[in-house]
Amino acid sequence: MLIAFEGIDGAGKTTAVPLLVTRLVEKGHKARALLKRSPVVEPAFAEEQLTALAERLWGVPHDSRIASLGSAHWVYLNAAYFAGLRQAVATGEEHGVVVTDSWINKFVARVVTNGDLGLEDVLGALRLVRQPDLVVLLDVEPRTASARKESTTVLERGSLASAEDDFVGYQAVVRTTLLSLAERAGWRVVATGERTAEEVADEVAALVDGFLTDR
Ligand SMILES: Nc1ncnc2c1ncn2[C@@H]1O[C@H](COP(=O)(O)OP(=O)(O)OP(=O)(O)O)[C@@H](O)[C@H]1O
Ligand SMILES: Cc1cn([C@H]2C[C@H](O)[C@@H](COP(=O)(O)O)O2)c(=O)[nH]c1=O
Repeated sequence: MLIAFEGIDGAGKTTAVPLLVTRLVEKGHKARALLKRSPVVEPAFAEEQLTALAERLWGVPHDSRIASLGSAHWVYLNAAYFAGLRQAVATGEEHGVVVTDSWINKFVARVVTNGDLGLEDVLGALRLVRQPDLVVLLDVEPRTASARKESTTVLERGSLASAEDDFVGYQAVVRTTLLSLAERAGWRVVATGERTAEEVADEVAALVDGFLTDR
């Protein structure tokens, strides 16, 4: 069982993972965290292969000429990573509920903002990447997310999409795409607003507990 958070940069996804795992365990579920960039999975071969891909995705310096490879390169590299990670999580079902800080959808919302690939083409290219059993979109105003973050990277400011280098403006576009994906795919949307991370986790734990009980 895979449960994933989505949301713009600074939505609180990484913070929410351990808070949700703790609450699920308290409610009697077997649950563990899986951080997107650290693919701790079995067997060792799968972990080695995915770790090598994670290094190519997130280990490159922030000032790298990412655009020189074109958006399609990043779509297929992300697809290779998430398809393998999804399969490895499905194979290890005995671990119970696996909670991850992000799936491929934030990347989708980002890459279509570049303007060279359309949403339908990107979704078509990702058709073979199985989605999580439940996606929870943590929805937040980009200004609130900006105030939370100590620093932002060039990618988070959308410098691939425009020369403006503007975190709030870029994340507003990414947020709109994520909300439309949520409606289309039936994700749960949790508005984080000015609530604390603990309050957000309480609401998510209640909805996940209901989801697990109904299955
Ligand atoms: N509900 C909340 N209220 C206030 N601050 C929060 C809340 N949730 C998270 N934060 C803080 O906001 C910052 C960003 O949170 P976090 O790293 O969890 O976001 P993220 O969605 O994982 O971001 P990214 O995609 O950029 O990695 C952190 O400093 C975190 O402590
Ligand atoms: C074209 C394009 C590529 N990326 C790359 C950069 C990162 O390696 C990954 C995604 O990173 P994230 O922090 O998980 O979102 O893909 C990108 O992020 N945006 C792009 O437009």
